[in-house]
Amino acid sequence: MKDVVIVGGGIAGLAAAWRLRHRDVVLLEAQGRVGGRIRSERRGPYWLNWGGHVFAGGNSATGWLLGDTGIDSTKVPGSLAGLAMNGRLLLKGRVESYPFRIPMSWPSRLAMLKTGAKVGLAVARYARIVKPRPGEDEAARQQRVYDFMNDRSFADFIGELPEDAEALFKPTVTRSAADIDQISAGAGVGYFSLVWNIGGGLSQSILGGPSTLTEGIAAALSGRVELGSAVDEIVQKPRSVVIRYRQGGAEKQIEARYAVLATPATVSHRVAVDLEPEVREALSKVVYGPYVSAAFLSDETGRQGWDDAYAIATPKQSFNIALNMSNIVRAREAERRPGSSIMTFSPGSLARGLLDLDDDGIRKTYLADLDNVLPGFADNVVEAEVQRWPTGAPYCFPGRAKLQQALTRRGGRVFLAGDYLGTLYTETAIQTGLSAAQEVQSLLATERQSLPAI
Ligand SMILES: Cc1cc2nc3c(=O)[nH]c(=O)nc-3n(C[C@H](O)[C@H](O)[C@H](O)COP(=O)(O)OP(=O)(O)OC[C@H]3O[C@@H](n4cnc5c(N)ncnc54)[C@H](O)[C@@H]3O)c2cc1C
Repeated sequence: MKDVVIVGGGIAGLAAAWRLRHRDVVLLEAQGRVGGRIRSERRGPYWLNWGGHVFAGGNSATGWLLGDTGIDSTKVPGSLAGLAMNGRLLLKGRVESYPFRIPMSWPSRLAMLKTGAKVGLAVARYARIVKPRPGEDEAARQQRVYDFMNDRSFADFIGELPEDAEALFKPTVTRSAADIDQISAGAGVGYFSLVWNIGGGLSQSILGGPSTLTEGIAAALSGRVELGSAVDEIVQKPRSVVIRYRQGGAEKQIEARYAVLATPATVSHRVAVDLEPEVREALSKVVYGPYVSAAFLSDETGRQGWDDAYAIATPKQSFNIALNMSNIVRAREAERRPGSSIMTFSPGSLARGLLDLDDDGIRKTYLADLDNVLPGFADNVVEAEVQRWPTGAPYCFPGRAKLQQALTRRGGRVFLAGDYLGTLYTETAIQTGLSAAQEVQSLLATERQSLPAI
C-alpha cells in the first residue's frame, strides 16, 4: 500500500507531491503532460505561454515553493497597466489619467471618474480585509475575503455606465472568467486591488516560463508521476483509500493510506463519491468560467513600441488583454534580440464567443485584432497556437462565501486541494496543496508512532 496518492498534476497536486516526496507517493495525471492550467514552452530565449503567468512572491506559499525547488523568478518588469482603446495605446502614466488621454465622450469621462472614485474607496476597504490579522489562521482570513461584498454583483455595485466607461472597467474584472453581472462586487473590487497594488499580489514571473516550475517538480519526482492516468473513483475504507483509474485503455486500482485530490471541483465532485454529503454538494456549486488564449512568436528586428510593456488591457477586442512574455527577456538583454512572444487572453463571454470557431478561425480573429493593438506585429508572426480552457477559472459569485466552510472541512482520508478553495489562483492552489500534504505528513507520522513494536 502507498502512503499517499495524489490525483491531478496541476500546480496544486505537484506542490503536494513535492512536499511529500520523501514518502511512498504516486501522482496520477489524466493528461499527457503535467501543469494543468499552467502551460508554457520554450523557444530560444523566449517562451510561449497559454496559462497562468504571474505568481505570488516574497512571503507566500509560491515564494516558499520557488525557493525550495530552486526555480528562478523575477518581478515582472515594465508596465502592467497598459491600455489600448479607441485607437490610442497608453503604456505610461497613472491609470487615473487614462480617461482624459483616451478619446471618449465627456459623459463617459465623468462616469469613469465617479465610478473610479467609488471603486477606489472599495479597494482601500478590501486592502484592510485581505491583510492577515495577528494570531488568525489562513482559513479565517480567506473566509473574510469571500464574505466581503458577497451579496451582490459587481454590475449592481457600479450601476449603469455609458459604453466607453463600462468598456474601461470590464477587462480588469472579467479576467476572473466571470462577466461583471456574474462576479460578486467584492471579488470585482479584489481584482482592481490585484491590478493596482500589483506589488502585493501576483507580480512574479518564472524565468524560462511557468512550466519550468511544474516540469521541474515532475522531473524531481522521477518515476512517481503517471501520465495518461484518469481517475474515475475514490472510495474510502476505514484504514485506506482505493483509487480506480484508467491508463492506456486498462482499468487499474491502487490503494493508499491517504489521497490528495487536486483536480478541479467539477472532477473532485464526480470521483470522490463518499465525501460528506455537504462537502460534495459544495463542490457541485463551485462555478467556472471559460478562457481561450493563444501564444504568438514573431521574428521582427529592432525596438518595438510594446517592448517595455508587460500587460496591455484591450477593451472592445476579441481578447481583453495582450501580454508581452518577451519583456522579461528584454529587461535582461544588452542588445535587443529579434522577435517577441505575445499571449492573448479571452475570458468569460469573450471566450464563449470564440469557442464556436475552429483554431484557425480564432487565430485569424486574434491576428486581426492584434494589428489594432500592436501595429505591425501580426506581419511578423512565425508561430501561433490556440488553447481552449473550458474550466478556465473558478469565480466568486454572489453567495459563494457560504460554500467555504464545507469545502474546507476536514475528515476522512481524502484531502482537497486546488485553486477553487480560495481567491488567489496559483497561490491558493500551491497553498492548499502544501497544507493538504502537511496534514497527510502529520497523520502518517502519528500512524507510524502508534504502530505496535515488533
Ligand atoms: C489563460 C489562463 C491565465 C491564467 N493566469 C493566471 C495568472 O497569471 N496568475 C495566476 O495565479 N493564475 C492564473 N491562472 C489560473 C491558474 O492557472 C490556476 O489557478 C492554477 O494553475 C490551478 O491549478 P490547480 O492545480 O488547482 O488546477 P489545474 O491546473 O486545473 O490542475 C488539475 C489537474 O488535474 C488533472 N485532472 C483532471 N481530471 C483528472 C482525473 N480524473 N484524473 C487525474 N487527473 C485529472 C488535470 O489534467 C490537471 O492537470 C490562469 C489560468 C488560465 C487558464
